Amino acid sequence: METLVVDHPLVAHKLTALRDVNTDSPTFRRLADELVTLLAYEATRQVRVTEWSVETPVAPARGVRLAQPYPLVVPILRAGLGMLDGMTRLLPTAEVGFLGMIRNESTLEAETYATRLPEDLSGRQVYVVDPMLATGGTLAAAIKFLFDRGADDVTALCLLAAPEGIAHLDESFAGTGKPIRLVTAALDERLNEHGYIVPGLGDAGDRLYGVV
Ligand SMILES: O=P(O)(O)OC[C@H]1O[C@H](OP(=O)(O)OP(=O)(O)O)[C@H](O)[C@@H]1O
Ligand SMILES: O=c1cc[nH]c(=O)[nH]1
Ligand SMILES: [Mg+2]
Repeated sequence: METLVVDHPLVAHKLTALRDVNTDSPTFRRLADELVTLLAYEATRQVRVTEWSVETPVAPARGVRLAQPYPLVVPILRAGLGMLDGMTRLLPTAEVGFLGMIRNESTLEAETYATRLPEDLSGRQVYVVDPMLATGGTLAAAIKFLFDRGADDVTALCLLAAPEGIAHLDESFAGTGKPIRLVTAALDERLNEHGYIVPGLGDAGDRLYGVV
């Protein structure tokens, strides 16, 4: 898997505030939204375009526009919803599919409770958004689901990643030959005994939307 940790002072500044236990939900949502826009700029470097010509007020100009089929953005509910608007702001013509997944906090296994995506993802570029890559169980299950539907190019955007999660994804998809990219704002130290990222930011879903 190709991993990019976005090294930028604005990203570091916003991420530090996001981690702060004293940051309230409204501020957390705003920071997550701003961060995903910065990550999306890097994550879409390989977005497919076709040549396109326009007339400027002065002369003809050659350029590009997004190729069809348009990219599909897939937030993993619930916490991934906090990254959706930032992503579609940059890719307004993208379609959006939804995966509802929850990690069982005893077994740390991911369970899927909702799927609402096109049946056929052949030839689609997919951008999966989820703030946290911890054990990697959730993202691995999500990417497998997308590959099973025919997606051939998946980029994951996470605010934070743990080394254990990256290793899990590398093992899960070694030899599939399909490109997988991860773009994250930081690679943290490790997981604790409860499977939480250290130093992390706590439970992203709870911090965005309250405790459920
Ligand atoms: O890498 P993993 O060990 O699988 O953990 C990461 C998952 O945990 C969080 O979701 P959670 O299960 O808390 O659901 P929520 O978004 O509804 O809070 C997070 O948003 C990821 O989806
Ligand atoms: O640190 C973590 C790990 C999984 N899910 C979260 O929300 N936070
Ligand atoms: Mg959660």
